[in-house]
Amino acid sequence: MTALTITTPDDWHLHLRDGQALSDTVAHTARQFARAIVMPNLKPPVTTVELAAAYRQRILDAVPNGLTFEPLMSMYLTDNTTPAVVEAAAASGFVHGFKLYPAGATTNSDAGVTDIRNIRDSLKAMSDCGLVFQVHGEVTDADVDIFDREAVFIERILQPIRDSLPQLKIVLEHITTAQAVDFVRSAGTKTAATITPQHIRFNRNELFRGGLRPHAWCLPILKAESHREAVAAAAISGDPSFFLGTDSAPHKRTDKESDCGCAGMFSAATAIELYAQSFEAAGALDRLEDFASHFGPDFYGLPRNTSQLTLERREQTVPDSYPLSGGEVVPMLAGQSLPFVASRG
Ligand SMILES: NC(=O)N[C@@H](CC(=O)O)C(=O)O
Ligand SMILES: [Zn+2]
Ligand SMILES: [Zn+2]
Repeated sequence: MTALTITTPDDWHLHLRDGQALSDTVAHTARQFARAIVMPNLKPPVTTVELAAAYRQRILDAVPNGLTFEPLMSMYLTDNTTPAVVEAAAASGFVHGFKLYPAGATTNSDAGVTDIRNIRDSLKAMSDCGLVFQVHGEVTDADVDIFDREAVFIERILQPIRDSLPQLKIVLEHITTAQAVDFVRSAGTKTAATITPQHIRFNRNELFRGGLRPHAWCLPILKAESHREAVAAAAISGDPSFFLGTDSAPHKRTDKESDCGCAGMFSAATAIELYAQSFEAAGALDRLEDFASHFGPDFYGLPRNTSQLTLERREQTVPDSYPLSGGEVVPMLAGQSLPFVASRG
């Protein structure tokens, strides 16, 4: 096989940041993806339809000439999100979901939800409106081990929500554990998960390979090999509940190579090639299109893209860094080679 052509993929979990960063980040994604769910964890967070509309326009203004890219907006749930805000979001047509950041769980989650009971009415409204509940699924209790936070969240928080609102569409974002895979598999067609390239490829040894590796630090943290195997198997399984979401999360090199480094891996520039390499290694390249281009829009109730992307079999070396807001960002697999080069056509 010298080239693989697939329906243009979408990224169902992406951080583009804001301001000056947009001129760097948007182009990387628009070269590979037709649409992306854009995460709302800005400072201040995207909590109103007005803020979402303005952010969407700033993203559109940063799309390079000659490329079409549609930002699908997500709004940030707080303790004060009301059902009226949910209804306004649904009426906007460009907001597709609300994101739960348990307060303190991850980057820019300080304004997040402190107690799930505070958003009960909003969740009901989302269920009624058909908006997707997008979940950073980790508890924040200091006494829960960091490697257990996802599994504990599913048991204590997510399963009860699933049981109480059976019509609510839920996406458990960036899954990392066998427990998450099992939960999604058994929870029916209204429950799905996004899977990142790093959680398919790396186990937690990557964090300490020959020394401490700040660029492998992301949340949820990389897990043990048995969990990586479960997540990778889910990605290639052909189960429509599992689809592509890079969680590409750019931070400047200086913010990661620090005594309190930021969590997040940047993968957007070569995202589809990273997935393609992993799928091929698993003998499942024929399943890539469903995972990357079909299952996401089907779950969100959006049409599949009609354009195409070609993966040419040609080696490329991932750059050591890319420009970001006057600094630089170190990408996933910096300096290493990938067997494909993608182009939208
Ligand atoms: N994944 C990460 O490690 N970081 C994300 C936040 C998130 O998705 O949890 C970020 O915004 O930097
Ligand atoms: Zn997250
Ligand atoms: Zn994220």
